[in-house]
Amino acid sequence: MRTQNLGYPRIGIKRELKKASESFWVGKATQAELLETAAQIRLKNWQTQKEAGIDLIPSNDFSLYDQVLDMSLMLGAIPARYQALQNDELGLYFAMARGVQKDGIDISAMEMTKWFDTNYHYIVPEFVKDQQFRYFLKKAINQFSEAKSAGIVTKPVFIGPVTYLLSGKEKETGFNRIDLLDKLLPVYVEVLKELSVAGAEWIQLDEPFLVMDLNADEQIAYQKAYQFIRNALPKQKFIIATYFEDLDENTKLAVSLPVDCLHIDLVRAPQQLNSFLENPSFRKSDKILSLGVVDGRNVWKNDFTKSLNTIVKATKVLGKEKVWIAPSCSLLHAPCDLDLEKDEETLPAEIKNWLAFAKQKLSEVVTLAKLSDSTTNKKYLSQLTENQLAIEQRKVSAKIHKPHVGERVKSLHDTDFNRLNDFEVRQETQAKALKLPAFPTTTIGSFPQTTEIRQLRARLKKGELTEETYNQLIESEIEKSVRWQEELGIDVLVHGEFERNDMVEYFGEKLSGYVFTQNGWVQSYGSRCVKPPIIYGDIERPEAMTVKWSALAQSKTNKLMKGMLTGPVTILQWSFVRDDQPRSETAFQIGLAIRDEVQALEKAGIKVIQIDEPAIREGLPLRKSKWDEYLRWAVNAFRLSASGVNDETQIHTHMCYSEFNDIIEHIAAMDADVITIETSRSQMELLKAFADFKYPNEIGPGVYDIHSPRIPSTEEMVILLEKALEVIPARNIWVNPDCGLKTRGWHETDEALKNMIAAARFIRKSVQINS
Ligand SMILES: CN1c2c(nc(N)[nH]c2=O)NC[C@@H]1CNc1ccc(C(=O)N[C@@H](CCC(=O)N[C@@H](CCC(=O)N[C@@H](CCC(=O)O)C(=O)O)C(=O)O)C(=O)O)cc1
Ligand SMILES: N[C@@H](CCS)C(=O)O
Ligand SMILES: [Zn+2]
Repeated sequence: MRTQNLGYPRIGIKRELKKASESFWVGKATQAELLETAAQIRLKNWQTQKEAGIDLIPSNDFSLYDQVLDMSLMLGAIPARYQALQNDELGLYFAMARGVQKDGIDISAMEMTKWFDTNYHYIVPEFVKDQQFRYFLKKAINQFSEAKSAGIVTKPVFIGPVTYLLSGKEKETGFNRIDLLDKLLPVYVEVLKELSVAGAEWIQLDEPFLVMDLNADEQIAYQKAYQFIRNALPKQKFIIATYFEDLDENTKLAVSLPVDCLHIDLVRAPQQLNSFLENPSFRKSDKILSLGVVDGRNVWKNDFTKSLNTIVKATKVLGKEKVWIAPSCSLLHAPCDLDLEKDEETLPAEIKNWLAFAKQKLSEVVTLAKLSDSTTNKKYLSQLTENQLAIEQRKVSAKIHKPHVGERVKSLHDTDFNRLNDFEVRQETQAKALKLPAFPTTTIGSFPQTTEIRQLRARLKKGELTEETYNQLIESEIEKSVRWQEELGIDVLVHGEFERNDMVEYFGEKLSGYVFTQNGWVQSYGSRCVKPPIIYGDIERPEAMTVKWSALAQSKTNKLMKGMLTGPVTILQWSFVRDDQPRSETAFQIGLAIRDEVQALEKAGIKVIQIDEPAIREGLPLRKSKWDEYLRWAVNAFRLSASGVNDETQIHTHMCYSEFNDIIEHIAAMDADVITIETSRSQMELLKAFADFKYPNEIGPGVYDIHSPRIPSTEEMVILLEKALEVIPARNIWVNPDCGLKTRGWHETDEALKNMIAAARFIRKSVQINS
């Protein structure tokens, strides 16, 4: 039985790509050095997959920044504002990703958004009415040849044409991006032909949009696209890869497409196997079914017994020749290698034995194939026994269940989910208590996480600093940032989150029921990575998590200091979550822990508390039919965390990378007194949903993009605020950046915030508020 892999993490096992890219961007490394690091990572990845015994190894899954951006460059979909940079391929590439502001050039970056329901962000393709495509970036053929020279004939991987178009955005009115298909397909064919001629036996086209609700035009686009490709390359073998959900009513469409293999995600949607096995056209065809049985989105060891049952079921109907084994999706979303984890304190051996990262998942795929084959299975029986033991041990481990935690969730009442009074009453009470000016200014929480700060934590970990010295140094950073914010004239201060490695991992470390890794990095966007903590058991808050720092920061100023927490849905969404109970149950356990923290902050004198929920939107099921159920528990988990305080205490929430149109009533149902959102990259477009809904509570529409080093001018922020004023009552508007400033340097942060304060002052003077 054949095995395939859909994609492999490209950051390098020690985040080599991150380090090389960041050095290149600041001029500390040459282009040649960056490209050499990238080539080494690719080679190592291919070798790792070969050594694991994977039959079809992907290429073109590597990217210096983002695979969707690579597609835009490959297809020549380069927005007009970058035309002047076309002679410097790498300069152009990073300008599109990050914006550029140097030597008199000032060009904004392209928008970034979440890849389906993952914590991975891609660069959104931009389309205009008269969009032209041409074969521009030759990365796929170059990397195919590179692997071939290393002795590996790979399977080039692309985002399929329909998913590519649907992932993008129209930048002008008067057309639908799906109508660009006719112009796009010839360029796809040109690329695919080149790879075919170069010797690619199989080519993978990722079409995750096939698991989404598709309208008639989109369904027709699928038929048209794949017929066009088939006509142009009659002999080439193609795989269409789907993942993250059930194909459901699109199964018939997918089966009808003239390709040679369909990959389906049987972790997210195990039930869809039957739809294929019972589909007469599929059974009659020569198409291969690639079974995505090994979870590419989580870290739990595969349950071999369960997977083997699935494989046997499929082979009984289709025969072994027509069944392949694979991870459920690209392994981009998994950490690289569990073998790097050596610290028993943060990851005890018992729990480590329940886990598998990308490298281990490759072995799982291969072992499942060997176990499914009567000629090889005997050699692998001991691995099956070992696996069964680990799965059984996890099920019965005393580490997982704390009955009183479950009891507390069960005994919750309606009152636990509601503030004492409605927003209108609270708004008046808070206006009197907080005495804020019109258009109050604030920031989203984090300030630059400089190398110096990160090194302090690294030295603390290594024992080179005592906890006492570390705490003193963090305190002095807080002190400095408080003085600086006072000088800038910010109204609601933050402590800067200097003590946090990450807004989720930090809370994971403080809560029980979690374990952590030392090297379990996963790419979030570009060079930025996260190390999601792992929820293995019931969650509890053994002690206060943030009160010490917030109270200390408040003690250093007479201005308002905002307490800063991450909300239950975001903590859940950005952790690797236990798969032995519903996610909603885990969300409520976290909700209770955060509620306790919110109450403790209030008791310590913190009057404004922000509970970040940037991942609410990302957690939305891909199928609309499942939205209501999710939104009910997600909104309730937030309300549970936020509702235990008095009316005077102002609860903020913050969201970035979210489209709000279709969930606005649920955002309103969260009932935060203030919501700060990311809106600047879309030029306040996202605010429209709030305006149309007549969103009643206060809003801080981000006035500048924090993902780019460019410093926004006062004028451009005034323009954005004026746009906001057209649709939101002046009394409800806050002034703040799009998101936290942890990724920025101090110089640009200082300049940008000065300009932001000037913009707020200008607006205050020019607008009369009628309350
Ligand atoms: C808001 N965002 C977040 C998301 N998901 C999260 N889990 N967290 C988020 O904040 N999803 C959506 C967005 C994505 N945005 C970002 C933004 C920034 C980062 C980021 O900066 N990541 C850092 C890693 C952060 C971290 O864990 N830092 C640790 C360890 C730091 C480290 O590398 N230490 C060095 C030693 C020190 C040195 O020499 O520099 C080492 O271990 O080698 C810490 O601060 O202690 C990144 O560097 O990529 C991510 C997502
Ligand atoms: N409070 C966090 C929110 C990020 S989404 C920060 O400022 O980094
Ligand atoms: Zn944010």
